[in-house]
Amino acid sequence: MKRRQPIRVSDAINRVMHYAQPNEIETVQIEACDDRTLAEDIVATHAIPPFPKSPYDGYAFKAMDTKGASQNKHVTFEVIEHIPAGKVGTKQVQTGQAVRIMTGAPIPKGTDCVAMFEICQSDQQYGKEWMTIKREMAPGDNVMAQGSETKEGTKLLHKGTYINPGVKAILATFGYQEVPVAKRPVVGLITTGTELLQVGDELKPGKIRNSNGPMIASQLKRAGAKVVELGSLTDEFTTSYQAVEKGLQRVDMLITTGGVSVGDYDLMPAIYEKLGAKTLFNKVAMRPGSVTTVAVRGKQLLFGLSGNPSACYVGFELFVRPTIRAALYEETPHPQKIKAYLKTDFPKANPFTRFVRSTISYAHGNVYIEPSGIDKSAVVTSLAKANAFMVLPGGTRGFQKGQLVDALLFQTEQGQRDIWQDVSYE
Ligand SMILES: Nc1nc2c(c(=O)[nH]1)N[C@H]1C(S)=C(S)[C@@H](COP(=O)(O)OP(=O)(O)OC[C@H]3O[C@@H](n4cnc5c(N)ncnc54)[C@H](O)[C@@H]3O)O[C@H]1N2
Ligand code: MOO
Ligand SMILES: [Mg+2]
Repeated sequence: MKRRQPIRVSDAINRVMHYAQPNEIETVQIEACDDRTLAEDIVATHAIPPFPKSPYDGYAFKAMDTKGASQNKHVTFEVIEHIPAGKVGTKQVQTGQAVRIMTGAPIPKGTDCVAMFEICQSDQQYGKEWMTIKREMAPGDNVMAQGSETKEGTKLLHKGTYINPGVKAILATFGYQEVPVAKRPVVGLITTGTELLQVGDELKPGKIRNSNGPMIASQLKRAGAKVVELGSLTDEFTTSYQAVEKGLQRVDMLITTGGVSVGDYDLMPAIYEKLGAKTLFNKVAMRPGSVTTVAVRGKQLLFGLSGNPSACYVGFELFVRPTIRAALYEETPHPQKIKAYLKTDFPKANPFTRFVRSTISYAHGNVYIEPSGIDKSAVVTSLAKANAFMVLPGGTRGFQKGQLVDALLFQTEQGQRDIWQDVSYE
């Protein structure tokens, strides 16, 4: 048997990212654009606000008319019109006149300030409406100038921006009933293993339920992909080869779980060979996920993730997720890397870079990290509480409580351009 040559994690990621490609554009109705990413830059097509407007309910008039006004010397205005939000004043306001104006209404012609109701006195006399004020106002007081928030032509959002409620509000402001978004990459998912039962099955001797299938489907959705479930295969070459071959015709990329190591029934390497796919790597200097294998056929990436649940999970977040984020035009497709204080000792040596499934917590302005369960590749129970990977470089001999370590946050929207720049992991 030919010994596999492990490559560095950073090299493995770079090899994969070489094949990552931006996806096509599609438009969706604004109601359906949540969680998508913008396929175009968004530029202000008009000023905000589009007209000078009142931020308060009150009266608009000429500020100079209040010159000399004080507690002892009030000034009285004749109120000539009412302007609710949504209406435009019809009169040119003259000296000594005021307009009753509501929040959001356009500032009427001839006025340059607004006084809130709370500092004005309203009155009806001689069949007319009056307003009295006992303080001076300056031009521009309580006027939201046209374009004071944003000028027309300002670039507000970059292509690749994740659409959150605030982004949606901007899109609505500029009339995007239809929103240009990156098409979700279509990713096929196959689980392999003769031992696998489906979720609803009774447990039988020698068998286990398929947890990688539902887990990866969920990771795919979280990353922004469209999942095509291509079933669960027994470890039999011909049917497995055919399922992979057929699956590839329907998808942008394909994920398989299991069958990538060196066992008698680990069929993926032979399937890739028969497909004529080029293997980018089949061994990575990392734990877990060392057997993660990635191949390409034409433009299609084939991710052979490990069958071991923790290795499968880590392999997805490190190698698959960035390609999906890149397909969605994200400029920072990798998980954000931060420093955190270890909350417990981690005495295990790290012959290879270790990605420990961990929980991040915050207290007193500090970030803390601790393993979220047993640190073993075959373990499934450590994943539920994991919101980060603690990254312990290869060649180290354990870490102590209180030490600062690197952490990759894979559950946040915010990403990073590159996670390997400032440190090299062996
Ligand atoms: N002689 C060697 N043996 C192994 C090596 C090695 O280098 N030399 N590598 C070990 C490492 S590291 C890992 S990780 C595993 C990888 O195994 P495979 O990716 O080939 O996966 P399988 O053999 O199919 O299964 C491994 C394990 O995972 C369970 N499994 C598989 N699929 C699922 C699923 N959908 N849901 C839940 N659990 C699943 C399966 O039952 C096995 O227990 O190989 C080591 N061996
Ligand atoms: O690929 Mo394995 O996950 O290193 O245990
Ligand atoms: Mg195996």
